[in-house]
Amino acid sequence: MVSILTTQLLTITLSSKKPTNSPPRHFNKSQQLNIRFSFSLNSTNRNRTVPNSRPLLPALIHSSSISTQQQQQQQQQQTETKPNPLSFRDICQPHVPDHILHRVEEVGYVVPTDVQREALPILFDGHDCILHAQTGSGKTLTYLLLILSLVNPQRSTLQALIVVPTRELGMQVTKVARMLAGKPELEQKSYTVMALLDGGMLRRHKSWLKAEPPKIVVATIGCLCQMLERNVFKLESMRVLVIDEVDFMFNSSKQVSSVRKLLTSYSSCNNRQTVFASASIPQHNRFVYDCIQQKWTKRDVVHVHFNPVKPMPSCLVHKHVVCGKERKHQILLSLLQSDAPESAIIFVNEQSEKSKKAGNAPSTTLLIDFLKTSYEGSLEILLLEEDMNFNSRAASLLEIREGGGYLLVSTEIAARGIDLPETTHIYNFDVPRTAVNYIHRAGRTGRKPFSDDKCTVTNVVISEELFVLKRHENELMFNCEEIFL
Ligand SMILES: Nc1ncnc2c1ncn2[C@@H]1O[C@H](COP(=O)(O)OP(=O)(O)OP(=O)(O)O)[C@@H](O)[C@H]1O
Repeated sequence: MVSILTTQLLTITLSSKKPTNSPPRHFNKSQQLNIRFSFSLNSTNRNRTVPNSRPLLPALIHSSSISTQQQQQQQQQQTETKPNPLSFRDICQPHVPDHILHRVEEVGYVVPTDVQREALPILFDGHDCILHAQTGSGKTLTYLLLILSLVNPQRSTLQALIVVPTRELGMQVTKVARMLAGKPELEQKSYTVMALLDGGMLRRHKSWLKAEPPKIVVATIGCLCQMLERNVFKLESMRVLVIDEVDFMFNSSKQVSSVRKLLTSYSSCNNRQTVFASASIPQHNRFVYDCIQQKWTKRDVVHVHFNPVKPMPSCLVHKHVVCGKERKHQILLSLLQSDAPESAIIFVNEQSEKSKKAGNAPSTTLLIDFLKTSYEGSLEILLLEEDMNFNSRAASLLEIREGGGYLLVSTEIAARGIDLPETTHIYNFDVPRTAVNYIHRAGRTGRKPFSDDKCTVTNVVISEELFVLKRHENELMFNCEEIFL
């Protein structure tokens, strides 16, 4: 019963920006919700907004009792006496083995991002965590370092599982995990990482799993459930479960019931740690509450929430062009000519069922055909969409990653988690249907954490849909400048 729970709910709301004079409405609202949750969930600690087992980053916890002026003064003092930034080594020792830290540095990760700096100590402390931070803020490395701190390569059992929504994201996470794990020294056992993804060869994976279980598995939920149903591996020995792009998984009618089932099974494991990650968690207070109620996380789960007021990176510049439907292709072409992107992703909305039934060609096909005949620049034109077979999807991504500039035409499939840091421009050929989609599409650019470069998101809008863009602007609190061609 809710009234007898002594749950400790900790929400850390962090902003990398100095607070403004009048805190935005959204932020206050989120604070109020946190207070209400503490009241209803914590009968013994009624007056504590941020009940916690030990004081975590006290200056950064936004408490309702600190005035904005005080916050500004505190922040100014911190800036004035700011020591050298902490390195990964400072934060990760002694949790992460030395050879992994060496690898992290070799790959080029020296200074942690904000989310890494704040979340890693919490994770190393054994807390379950909801990593809720902007796109490109380094959530992947955060949870991978936790995993590499906990997995014991000497034990021949599955110890960590990362669940992702798409094959493409799974391949990317697997690559980073393998890169960090490195090759084992002679005589040493390795941190084997298996990708168990849609479109893979399940039979081969099954034999591998039986012969020598990998320590870390990156999986899409469909494949994972098949393996669990066939008892090919068990969850008992697991130390960490990560659900990446968690809001997407919970919002997907195809995936949600399997994810819930997995979380429920995992909740009975001893010695477990759970991490949820995403740049967007709508109704996050409700989500945290559900996690605790359903026992998907422990009671002292920490919601690390970065930049709640500014859900998109500040290096993004947003623009829009209003035009008639029949001029959209031509407008896009003019934009490509004037912007001369190094590489770009052009997002197109998925074809509606009605349009499919009417036998219309998908917008992606029409756009690709148009670009192939009209675009005279040097960028390679590529397509990535759900309806393609897995081999063609892999081929597109491979071509992108092999270097050279690209113009990738894609539906929502490329919007989640895909990390292509060389993308300088995003074009929304169709306005995203939801604000959440806007966040993730826009977040495919501006993915170099310590770079000052500005990246552009341009929306091609027909006048009837301008209100949708305005709605996203209000909800996400950004300014989208109108340009005229
Ligand atoms: N500490 C760091 N120093 C330099 N680069 C980093 C660091 N951490 C992450 N990166 C790089 O930043 C980029 C974005 O990281 P990552 O993919 O983890 O972001 P994310 O928060 O998971 O984004 P999304 O929400 O879009 O999935 C990657 O190219 C990654 O290699």
